[in-house]
Amino acid sequence: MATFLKKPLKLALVQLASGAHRQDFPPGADKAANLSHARSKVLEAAQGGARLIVLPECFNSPYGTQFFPKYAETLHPSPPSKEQSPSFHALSAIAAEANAYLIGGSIPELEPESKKYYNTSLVFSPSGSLIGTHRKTHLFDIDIPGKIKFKESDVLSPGNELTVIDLPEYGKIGLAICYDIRFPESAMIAARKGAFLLVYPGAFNTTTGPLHWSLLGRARAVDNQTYVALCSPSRDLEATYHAYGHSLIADPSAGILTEADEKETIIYADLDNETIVNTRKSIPIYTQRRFDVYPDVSGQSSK
Ligand SMILES: NC(=O)CCC(=O)C(=O)O
Repeated sequence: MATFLKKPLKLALVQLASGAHRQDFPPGADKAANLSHARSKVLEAAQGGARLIVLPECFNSPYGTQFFPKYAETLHPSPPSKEQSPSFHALSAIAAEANAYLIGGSIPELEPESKKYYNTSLVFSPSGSLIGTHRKTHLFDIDIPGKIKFKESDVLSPGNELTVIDLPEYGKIGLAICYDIRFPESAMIAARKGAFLLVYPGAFNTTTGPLHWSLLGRARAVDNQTYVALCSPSRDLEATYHAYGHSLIADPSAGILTEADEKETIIYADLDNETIVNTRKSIPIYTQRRFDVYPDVSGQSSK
């Protein structure tokens, strides 16, 4: 039997409430409060048996272009000092304390030389070592008249790399952030590289969430016959941006194993290799692809 996932894995998504919008918290204390709250929820997930734990996009700050510069941290050269990146050090310590792999949602990053800002996810091993990073590749620039206008590119720059991370005891995961999920190419490339799971820390909103969140999660699962995890902040109607919530885990047939509502919670699922292999045996699209017919999906080659 082909092995994508070396042994069963309990996955947890922490649908975190961040208190960062509260005017009575100065920003520095606010971030510390969010990091400390994240710690308690990650430890709770580890107590629940999870060996891979995911936090949401912008988990330690409010989500909004006006907030990114204020909350941005410097990650290079790596490892950064505690002053440069309190979140890096907190996440590393939390992963070690939880003795679990930790996908630290995302944080705003400032690259000091270029003075560019990124939306960046940091991944730590159970010993607290950094084992991967992803800079959001597709920026959330949308304008739905009368509903929502958002332009991440006013402040952020896009990352230029796709991310597949090896969790040595388990196998490979594809990692991307929120709006990245709308671009199926990166998911497919991760799956072709052998990922058993595609993870998206994300923060859809109350307009696009009901339209596309679950549909996109299930679509990436059915396209690639991998597990898919979408991890959102909980909804806070006092914040300037109303996150959709509804964190979910889909199986390789696009069935939803578990889905949150909009409140703070932790959801869990047990992942195993057999389910991936059986799904790919039953409907063998994973091996039926015709890359000889479509070697270049950009449409730019003559083929
Ligand atoms: N934070 C984001 O990238 C939001 C993406 C989103 O809401 C969407 O509809 O796409």
